[in-house]
Amino acid sequence: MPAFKTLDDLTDIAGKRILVRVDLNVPVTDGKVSDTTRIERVAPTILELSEKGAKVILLAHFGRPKGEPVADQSLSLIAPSVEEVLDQRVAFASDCIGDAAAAAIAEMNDGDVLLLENTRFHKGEEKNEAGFVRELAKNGDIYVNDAFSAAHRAHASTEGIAHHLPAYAGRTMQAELEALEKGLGQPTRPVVAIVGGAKVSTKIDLLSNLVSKVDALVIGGGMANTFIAAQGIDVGKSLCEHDLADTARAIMEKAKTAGCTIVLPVDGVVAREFKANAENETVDVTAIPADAMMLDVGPRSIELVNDWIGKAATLVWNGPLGAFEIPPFDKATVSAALHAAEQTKAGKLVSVAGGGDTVSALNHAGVAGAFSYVSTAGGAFLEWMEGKELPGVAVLTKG
Ligand SMILES: Nc1ncnc2c1ncn2[C@@H]1O[C@H](COP(=O)(O)OP(=O)(O)O)[C@@H](O)[C@H]1O
Ligand SMILES: O=C(OP(=O)(O)O)[C@H](O)COP(=O)(O)O
Repeated sequence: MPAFKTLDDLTDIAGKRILVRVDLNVPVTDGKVSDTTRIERVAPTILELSEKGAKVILLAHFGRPKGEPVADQSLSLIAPSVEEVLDQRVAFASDCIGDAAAAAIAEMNDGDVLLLENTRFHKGEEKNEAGFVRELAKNGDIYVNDAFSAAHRAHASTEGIAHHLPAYAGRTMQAELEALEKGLGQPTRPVVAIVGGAKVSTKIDLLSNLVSKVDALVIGGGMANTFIAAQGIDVGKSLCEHDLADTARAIMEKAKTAGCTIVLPVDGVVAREFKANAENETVDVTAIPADAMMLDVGPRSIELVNDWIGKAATLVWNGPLGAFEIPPFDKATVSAALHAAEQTKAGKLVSVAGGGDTVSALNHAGVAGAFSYVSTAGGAFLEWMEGKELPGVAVLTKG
């Protein structure tokens, strides 16, 4: 375990302004939070600090608004769910720095909880800009990071600020690292990783290290489309990052050298509209119509994925295999989730899954509780798995 200070080291905090970095980047469908797991996981830290009389000021990001306010990425949309999970009033400030934040903090009583607006509404957040970091730090006496799932980002609210204030790990940060170490510190082989989802450009690089850590890498979701296209196959209008074709090919080469089997879909379910119950058909990946999108992997691919889950002693999974939010494109994800849960229950598999949408998908399949461990983190968990230093964790260990 990294040697950082935890809430156990925080005493006499009544009346202190504690800036708590949480991850409220939760799945939202039709303007409503569709999975509250991330909020539930940070609730113990918030409530503990509040019960001890601290003024708890929440810092978080939501989506990727590129340094400017975007209405549908306002944390005011998430605040009611935070209030509901905490069963406590949560005030909201329309900016995370400046007058709006200062005024809202000035109104706080001991034990109150305040949520500040999306940190990514400022360019300084992702750039970890010194001026912005100072503005954020001005609002607190103490900093607590409970956002393990954002700890792979060296941003102002996850890294920079810890250089300015006494810094502590929250309960979830601590628990996540302990659980991952216990489950995956020395994994039993064969280790199979499933990586899917939509964040292709931010996750593809880490696959390059992952192939030397795992015996098989099963690729699904938008990530698979990028690998399929890299083999010269036309993926039509599928979610695909064509400019990453060289990276995908290099990963496949590296996997060969490392003895890691790459498993790609052989068939897919395609549709012309991204909506629930859109008309769809199952085709070979080599026959995706030019005007269609592959929204799920097909039945033959599901069999392949489930075979690999059957062969695994340890499974790590981030990223749904398809657009699971819109039926029937949830089939592959649900089938793999059920199979992994069965294998785990039978004592044949250690299964660790993570990521905001992945957790939501496992809840959708009704099996999150059957996995050995479910992390709130996706990218951060995979980077941890690669053995990379996570900036948000490293800075907490600097004394
Ligand atoms: N083939 C696909 N086409 C479009 N979107 C997809 C596809 N497969 C998965 N997705 C989307 O990927 C999203 C989750 O990706 P990501 O954010 O990388 O996962 P996580 O939050 O678990 O880390 C889901 O919203 C899902 O709809
Ligand atoms: O949702 C998150 O990561 P995840 O999709 O890897 O689970 C985190 O909130 C980090 O978000 P980011 O990938 O936009 O930095």
